[in-house]
Amino acid sequence: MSRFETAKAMYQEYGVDVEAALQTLEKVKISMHCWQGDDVSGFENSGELSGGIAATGNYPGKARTAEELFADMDVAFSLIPGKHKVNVHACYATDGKADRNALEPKHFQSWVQYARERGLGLDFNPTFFSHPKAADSLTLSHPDAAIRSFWVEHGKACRRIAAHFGKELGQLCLNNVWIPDGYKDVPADRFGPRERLRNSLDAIFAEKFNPEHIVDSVESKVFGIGLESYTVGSHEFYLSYAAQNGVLCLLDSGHFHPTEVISDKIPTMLLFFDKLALHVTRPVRWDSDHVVRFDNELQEIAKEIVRCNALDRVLIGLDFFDASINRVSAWVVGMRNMQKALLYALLMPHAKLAGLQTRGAFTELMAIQEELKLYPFGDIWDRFCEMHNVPVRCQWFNRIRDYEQTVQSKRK
Ligand SMILES: C[C@H](O)[C@H](O)[C@@H](O)C(=O)CO
Ligand SMILES: [Mn+2]
Repeated sequence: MSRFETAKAMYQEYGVDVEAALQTLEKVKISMHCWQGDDVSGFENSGELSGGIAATGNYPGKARTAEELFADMDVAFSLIPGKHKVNVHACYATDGKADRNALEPKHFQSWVQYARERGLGLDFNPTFFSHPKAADSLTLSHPDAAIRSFWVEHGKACRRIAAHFGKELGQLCLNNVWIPDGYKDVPADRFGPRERLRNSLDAIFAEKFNPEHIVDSVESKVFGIGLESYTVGSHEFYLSYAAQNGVLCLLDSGHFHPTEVISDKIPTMLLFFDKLALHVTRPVRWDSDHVVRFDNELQEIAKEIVRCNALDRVLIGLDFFDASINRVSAWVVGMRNMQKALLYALLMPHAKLAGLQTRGAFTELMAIQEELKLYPFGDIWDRFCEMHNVPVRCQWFNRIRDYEQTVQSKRK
C-alpha cells in the first residue's frame, strides 16, 4: 500500500472521505496579493510606502516592472496547486499613467490579459496611501472637502475597474476598501471623521453594478504606525456600515488586538452576513504582515470556514509583505500553507467532534483532537500536489533557488 492509501485508510476509520476532501480543496480559489512581489511599491513613480504600514528587509531581486512581477507570479503559481486569483492594488496600473481619481479599466488591460491567459481571477483594491494627497494619512475622512472628494472619485473609479475585471473574466471580483485614516495622538473629535467616512463611502457605493461581476468589502484596523491613538475605520465602524449597507466586512487577521483572533469571529459573522472576506496574514506582536505559517490560528481559521460549510461564502485572500526573504518563496509558502490548512480542516471528523461537544464528552473530545494532530496529513497533501503537477515537500524550493540565481539576482 502506498503512503497515501495507508493515510486514507486511517482517516476513513474516523469516517473522513479523503477523496471528497481533495475534490473540495481543488475548487477553492485563494487570492494571491500582487504586493508581496515588490514590497507594496507599485508602478507609480515614487514607490514610497505610506499609510502606517511597512515592509521591512532588503532582500535582493524584487520585481521592478510589470513584466518582472508577472514573471515572478508565474514562478509562484507553478509551485502552488490549483487555479487561483490575483489581488491587484490600484497603484499597479500597467497600461499608461493617470492620477488615482482618473484611473480607468484601460490602465489595467495587461492584468486582464495576464489573468485570462492563465485562467485566473482578479480582485481589486483602491490605493488610499503612497500619494501626495494622503501625506497626512487622511483620505475619505479628510476635513478638507476637496481632498475627500479626490479620494471619493478614486473609490468610484476603482469600482468601475473591479466591475470590468469581473465582467471580462467571468468571475466575481472583490473590491476591498482599506484606508489608513487616523491620528497619532488623542483626538478631540472621534465622531466627525467617522461621519465624514460614512458619507464618503455612501458616495462611493452609490453606483450599482452587476453583482455577478463585483462585490465590495470594507477592511477595519486597530492602529497604524504613527496613527496609534485613533483609527477612523475601526471594526465597529465597518461592521455596522457593512450590516446597514449590504457590503461585506473584510477581516484582516493582523488588524485586531494581539490576543484577539479572527477565527472566532468567522462563525459569528456567517450568522449575519451572506459572505465574508478575509486577509490572512501573520501578526507578530503587531500588524507586521509576516508570511502566513501553518500555525494554530491559521488552522483554526480554516476549521471555522470548513465546519461552517462556508467555503463558498468566505473570500480568502492573503496579505503580507516580507522584504527580508525571497519574495516568490514568500508567496509560495503562504499560499501552500493556506491550502494545507484548508485540507487539514477538511480531514477532520467535524460531525463526530461536534457530537462529543454536544454530549458533554469533553474528555474524549480532547483526546481525539490531540491524536488527530499526528495523523498522516502530509501524505494526503503530497497527493494533492501530485494531482496538480506541482513539486511535493521541499522539492519546490529547487525552482526558487534556480530562479533566484538565473533571474532575480541579475536585477540591480
Ligand atoms: C496593501 C493592503 O491594502 C494593506 O495591507 C491593507 O489591506 C492592510 O491590511 C493595511 O494594514
Ligand atoms: Mn489587509
